[in-house]
Amino acid sequence: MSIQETDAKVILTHPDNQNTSVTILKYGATVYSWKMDGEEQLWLSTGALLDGSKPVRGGIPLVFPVFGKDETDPQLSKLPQHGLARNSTWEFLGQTKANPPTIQFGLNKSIANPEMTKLWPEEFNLILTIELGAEFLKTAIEVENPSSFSFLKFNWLFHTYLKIADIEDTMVSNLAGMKVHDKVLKETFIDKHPVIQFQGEHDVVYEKVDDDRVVQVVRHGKPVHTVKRENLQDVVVWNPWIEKSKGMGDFQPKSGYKEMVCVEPGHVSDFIDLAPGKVWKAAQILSKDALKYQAIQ
Ligand SMILES: O=P(O)(O)OC[C@H]1O[C@H](O)[C@H](O)[C@@H](O)[C@@H]1O
Repeated sequence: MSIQETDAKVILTHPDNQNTSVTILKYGATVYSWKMDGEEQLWLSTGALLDGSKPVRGGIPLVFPVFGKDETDPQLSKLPQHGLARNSTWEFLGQTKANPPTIQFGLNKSIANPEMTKLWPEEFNLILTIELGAEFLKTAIEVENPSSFSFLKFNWLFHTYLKIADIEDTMVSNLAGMKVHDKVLKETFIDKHPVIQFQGEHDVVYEKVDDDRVVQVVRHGKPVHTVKRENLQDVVVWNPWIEKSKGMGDFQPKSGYKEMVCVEPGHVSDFIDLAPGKVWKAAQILSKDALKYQAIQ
């Protein structure tokens, strides 16, 4: 059987390689482990709670309908940081394809966390599709606006925690020349650094990055992770470093910041305004595809 389902989670195993698998917690439809030929690709805090009492610290939490803490929209600003998708238990919809094995999860207002739908009363239908390739993991989202009269205003983001060996000799490439919003400096500017290196807390939104710019996490000249995007215009790169990690109770061990970097494809620098009856689609594809040199502006 390539699918194992329990009350809390679903494990999908690749039919051609028992050591390639993905594990998804129904709470948040959070991918919290992805092993490629036995090697874990995602970072998960050893203090992460997997009992549905809080969002998972690690893996791929889903951010919807708002990224961060909104302070402008009268409805969205009532929601907690990063919205309600990561704090709601999704429905497992089953398998849609045998090879590469593909499964789906769904969330809508009637089953989402009631504490949150009280705060943000919009109707929505989400379908998350997870496709486990022999050498990639694709997570795709469809957001449907079921209303016949009102627009649905939202952000989407895959908050992907990538596992790395050592942040100090890891670089993130192909984001040079982008307009950025630096959440630590609270400034917006053009980032001219040819690559991103880490010497402290890094919390930057790279805005309106063409989908054909493939973001890569590189160590010693080799691609450790390759992140492709479909219809996701922004990329957030985050490492909390020492002080910020100390302030997060579920971030363990405290030295864990050395072994993770978040590369988060999303649509967060402005809101999507989805017309009644319409569907918006986007995806991220994680792999270790060969290094691809791209023009630097
Ligand atoms: O602690 P959380 O709510 O999970 O947020 C974790 C992080 O998410 C994103 O990367 C944001 O850019 C950061 O500002 C935030 O600290």
